[in-house]
Amino acid sequence: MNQVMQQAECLFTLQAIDESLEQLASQLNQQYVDKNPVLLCVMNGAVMTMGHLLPKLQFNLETDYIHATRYGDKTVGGTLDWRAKPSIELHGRHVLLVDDIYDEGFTLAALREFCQQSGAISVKTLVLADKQHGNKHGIPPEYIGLSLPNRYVFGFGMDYKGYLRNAPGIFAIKENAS
Ligand SMILES: O=P(O)(O)OC[C@H]1O[C@H](OP(=O)(O)OP(=O)(O)O)[C@H](O)[C@@H]1O
Ligand code: HPA
Repeated sequence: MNQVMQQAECLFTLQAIDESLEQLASQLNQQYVDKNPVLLCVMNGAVMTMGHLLPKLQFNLETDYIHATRYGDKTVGGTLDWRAKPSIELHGRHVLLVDDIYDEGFTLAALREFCQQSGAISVKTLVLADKQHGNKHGIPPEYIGLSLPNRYVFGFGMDYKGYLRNAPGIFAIKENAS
């Protein structure tokens, strides 16, 4: 892991991420006034995005988490494995799913469907980063912070084989490592 970190390329610094979250927060601060939404943190990757976004939000909200994973400790996605459903009642609520990355889109598509089936009034999704490629599924996130190249990334909550979620920024692994 030390070698992966040393050879990685920093794509976004903590400061750049913070600036992006400020912009997302200012959109949310206009759009969620008086809506009393539930913000769902998509575990585990979104923990940093959620944690840094929350103090920038100025409207009444509740938080909970939802956990479904399709990568596990791998760098290629598989079938979605449900781990935890929210305990807050979503029926009649505005729901905002907060995730770290929109890659192929299967995870957010399934989570969006779950929230809709649970009777949410509205379901929107926010991602810190969108990976640029042509293999996307589901409705694109309504709120997107950063644009990423089509490379495996880690840091700011995102893992490489279960590690490096604590890396201070968003980093791309060296091209021929996997
Ligand atoms: O758009 P997709 O191709 O579906 O991929 C995006 C999802 O993959 C990652 O989760 P992961 O399954 O790695 O679990 P983790 O959050 O615990 O790392 C990430 O946090 C997103 O939720
Ligand atoms: O590039 C990625 N990095 C970390 N987690 C991910 N989940 C989907 N794509 C990625």
